[in-house]
This record gives sequence, C-alpha cells and structure tokens, in this order.
Amino acid sequence: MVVELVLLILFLILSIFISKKFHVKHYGDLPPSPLALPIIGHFHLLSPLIHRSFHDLSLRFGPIFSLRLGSVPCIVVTSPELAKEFLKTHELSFIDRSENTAVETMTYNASFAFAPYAHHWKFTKKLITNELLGGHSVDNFLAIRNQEYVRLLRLLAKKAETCESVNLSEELPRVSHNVIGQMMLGKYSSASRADEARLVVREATKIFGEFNFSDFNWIWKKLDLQGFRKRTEATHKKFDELVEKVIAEREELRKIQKKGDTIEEKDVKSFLDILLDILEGESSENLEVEFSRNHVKGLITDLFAASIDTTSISMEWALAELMNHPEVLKKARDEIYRVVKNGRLVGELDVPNLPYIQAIIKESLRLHPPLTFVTRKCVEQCKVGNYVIAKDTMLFINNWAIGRDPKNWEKPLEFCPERFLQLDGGDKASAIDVRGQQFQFLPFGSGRRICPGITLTMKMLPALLAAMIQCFDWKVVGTHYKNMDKENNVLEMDEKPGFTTPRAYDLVCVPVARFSPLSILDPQNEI
Ligand code: HEM
Repeated sequence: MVVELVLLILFLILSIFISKKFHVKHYGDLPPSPLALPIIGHFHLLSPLIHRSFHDLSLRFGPIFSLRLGSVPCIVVTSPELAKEFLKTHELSFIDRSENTAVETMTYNASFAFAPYAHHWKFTKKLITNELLGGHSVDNFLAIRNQEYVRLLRLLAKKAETCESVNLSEELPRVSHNVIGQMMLGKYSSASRADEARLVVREATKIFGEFNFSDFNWIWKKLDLQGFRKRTEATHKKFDELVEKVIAEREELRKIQKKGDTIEEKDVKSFLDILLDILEGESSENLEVEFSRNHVKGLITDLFAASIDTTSISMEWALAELMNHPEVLKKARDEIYRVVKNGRLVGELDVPNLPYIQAIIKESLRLHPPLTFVTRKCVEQCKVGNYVIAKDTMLFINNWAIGRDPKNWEKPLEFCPERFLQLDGGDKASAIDVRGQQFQFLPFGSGRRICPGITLTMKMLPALLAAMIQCFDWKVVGTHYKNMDKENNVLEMDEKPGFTTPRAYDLVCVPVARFSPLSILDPQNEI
C-alpha cells in the first residue's frame, strides 16, 4: 500500500513537471488547454485565488481555454467579446448552473439560483421581482433600510466620541443582514433571535465559499475526503432549526391576526408572509408549479447566501479605496455638499443626484467584483466560433480579469471613478451601466440569469457610503494592518479566497466625527 502511494506521488510530481515544461495546446473542437494530469486534471495549476490563476493561464492560452477540473470539463473566458458570445448569442445553451454538495444540502434540493431554467425558476423569478426585489418592493422597504443606516451611524458616532476603533468588516455584514433579513422575514421576534440568525447565516454562507474536491471527481464523489458533506449537513441542521423557528413564529402571529386579536404589526407585509400565503393556498390559484415548505426554505437560504457578503464586501472595498484615495474622497464629499443642504443626512432618495458616488461604487465593483466569475453550465452541445462545447461543461467568465484588462480599460489598475462619467461627456454615472449590457463590466452577470438584487444593491451601497463619508473622517488603525505602508497610510488591498473574495485583512478604523445631522444624535428622529 505504501509503495503504491509513493509511486502515485512520484507519478503526479513527474506529470506536474512535464506539464509545466511542455505544455501542449489542443487544436480542433476544444479551446486550447494545458496538459492535464490523470485524475486531478488541471487542479495543480490553480491557487486558492482561482480568478488569479485563471488570469495567469489566459496570458498563456488566450481569452478562451479549456480545463478539466478532476473529471469536470470547464471553459474559461476572459474577453468581453467572448463573454457576449456565451451570455447573449448562445444564452440559452449556457443558462443553467452546476449544482454541488453545498447547494444540494443547504438549499433543501430546492434552490432558485441553481434551478434549471424551467417553470419553477420562472415562477420564482417573477415572485422575487414582484414582491421583494423589484423597484416598487424595494421602495416599500425603505424604512427598514433607513433604520439600519441610522443604527450604524449612531454606533460610529459613539465610537468617535470615545476615539475607539470599529471593525467595519464585522459591522457592515450586520447592516446587510438586518436589512435583507427583515425585508425577507419581517421583524425578528427579539434581538437575540436576530443575533442567532446572523451567526447561523454567516456559517451557512461560509460553506458556500469552501472548495470541495469531491464535487469534481466521480471517483471520489462519495468519499467526502475533506469531511465537507458532514460539516455541511451539520450547518444545514442548525440553519433549518433557525428557519423553522422563524417560520413558526410568523405562522403564530398570522393566526392571531386572522382571529382579529389586537396585534401591533405596522410592518409592510414581509416576503415570508407572501410565501406563506402561497403555501396556505391563499394566492395559489392557477399555481402551475409545486411550491412546498422546502421551496420556501430553499429560497430564503439562496437569498441570504447571495446577498449578505456580496453587499457588505462591496462596501468594504469601496470604503478602503476611498481611504487610499483622499482626492476622490474630497470630490465625493463636495458632491454631497452640493446636493444635500440644510444639515440633513444624505439618503437613498438623493442617490440619483449623486453620479460621482455611483461612479465610485461602479469603479470599486470593476476592480473588486465580489463574485469574480459568472458561472454557468452548458445545457446542450453548442458551437461557439470554431469550438464545440460539450453538454455539462462548466463555464467561467472571469469578471475580475476582464475588469483589469488594459484592452478594455485605460490604466486599469488605477482607481478612477471618472471613467464611469466620461462616455457621454456629462456627469451621468449611467454611461456604463451595471445591468449586463456592456460586456467589459459584468459585476451582476447578464441576461435572464442576471442578479435580481441590482436595484436594492445600487440604492443601498451609494446611500450608505455617502452617509459614512458625510458624517465621518476615517483614521486607519495601523496595528490592525499587515504590510501597511505607515508613512503614506496606504491600506493593503490583498484578497483572500472565499465565495465573495473578501479583503485579506479586516478594515479597522477610528471614525472621526465631522458632521452630525440631527437624525443621528436624536434617537427620536428618523431619516
Ligand atoms: C454587490 C452586490 C451583488 C453582486 C456583485 C451580485 C452578483 C451576482 C452575480 C454575478 C450573479 C450571477 C448572474 C449571472 O449568472 O448572470 C448573481 C446572481 C444572483 N443574485 Fe446577486 N449580487 C449582489 C447582490 C445580491 C442581492 C442583494 C441579492 C438578493 C437580495 C442577490 C440575489 C441573487 C440571486 C437570487 C441570484 C441568482 C439569479 C438566478 O440564478 O436567476 N444578489 N448575483
């Protein structure tokens, strides 16, 4: 057994050496590819920051190349033109996503984000758009968001008073969770339930970001070599207990409301209420798809997983970029002062008049897309250009690399929000949009499977960022930063691996109060 193991290791080392030394390109039906190793395919070429490895490979093999990860065939695309071919011209051939152990286990086998493009997906998409994430619904939940912005600003004001530091990498996900959690589930029954939910959701989101080798080879699929399935099942159990408690509390409240007893419920109907209406048959007439309790729970899991880290990490990157670019920060503040008068706090309703702030968010999404890839699966054999892509091939559109390619962007590594103002010569940040029509900029994907959370995100991020820089200066706390260039106070901008490519180091700062609108100081006041 030992001898066989040693021989296998020697064989793998030799193969790695050969593949590095004499990489081979395949011509013909498949895009070019490095030489693959038996069993592991091209895994040996990947570092934990996979988008960077794919970028390095694209420099050797061009804007489209193929890989085999374990036994799974993959195509990696790194140009806007090819992204358009796959996501627009051949959209229906690349409309699904590959499932994996985390998705199957965590989403009750009833995921929306990973559902095939069919009746159930279409039904749920309509539901989400009409009742939770469409413009009208997002506006209905404005009070919830305002409350959360003010809660954070008050906390920062307190820290500013005592010159204490605050870990924004901890606080920003709290804002996202409270906003999205309450939009979806209504008010939590208690502060402790809200905290419990936040911790469980955080653990669940982490699971989605872990790499599970077993998903990539039928040989060891059942073996659970990393103990991943076991951990996922344990996290799922915790998550399920929590969601069941939240649903049961809501059901109890609805029973009381139906009986007509007095209940103080001034909330807008939560999304969970609408889902329960469907389950209870109240709005299920003409329902053409099966909609079970597992679908409700799967959807809640999907929406939590897709929203909390994506939004909070985007805020963190944008703030860090501003701290590193005082001249941009100044311009942003000037814009806020021009638009927001009378000592009031900037809010979401100001966002359409703040093109520079919107441009900052876009520029940050260009350099730091929280989802570095748009991932899809080939649902039917398809010819793209000269290449034939087989059914079930995984597609990775490398957003991160496209956003940093000098062919697509002038001085791509510079943080320059102005590039999003230039195209129409005016000061409208809408020149390059986020809605997947310009293929050099796809932070939210494109086409039918584009992110349904864009409207919410593009209201929340600029409003919160504007409020945080309107009210505070930010003193970077040196000891919390590895490799910080202390003289220039430049923050390290390294990434670490994860579902959403977070910053490598927590963003810890001391807020310094510069402007205190009444709404922050007086707990009676709401913005
Ligand atoms: C900065 C914030 C966000 C970013 C960068 C982001 C990015 C993305 C991307 C790249 C996709 C894949 C799109 C495609 O395949 O074409 C996606 C899908 C999705 N996102 Fe977002 N997202 C964000 C926020 C949100 C929020 C706030 C929600 C919900 C509250 C959300 C819910 C979803 C869902 C449900 C899907 C799956 C859609 C489908 O398969 O049809 N996202 N997102």
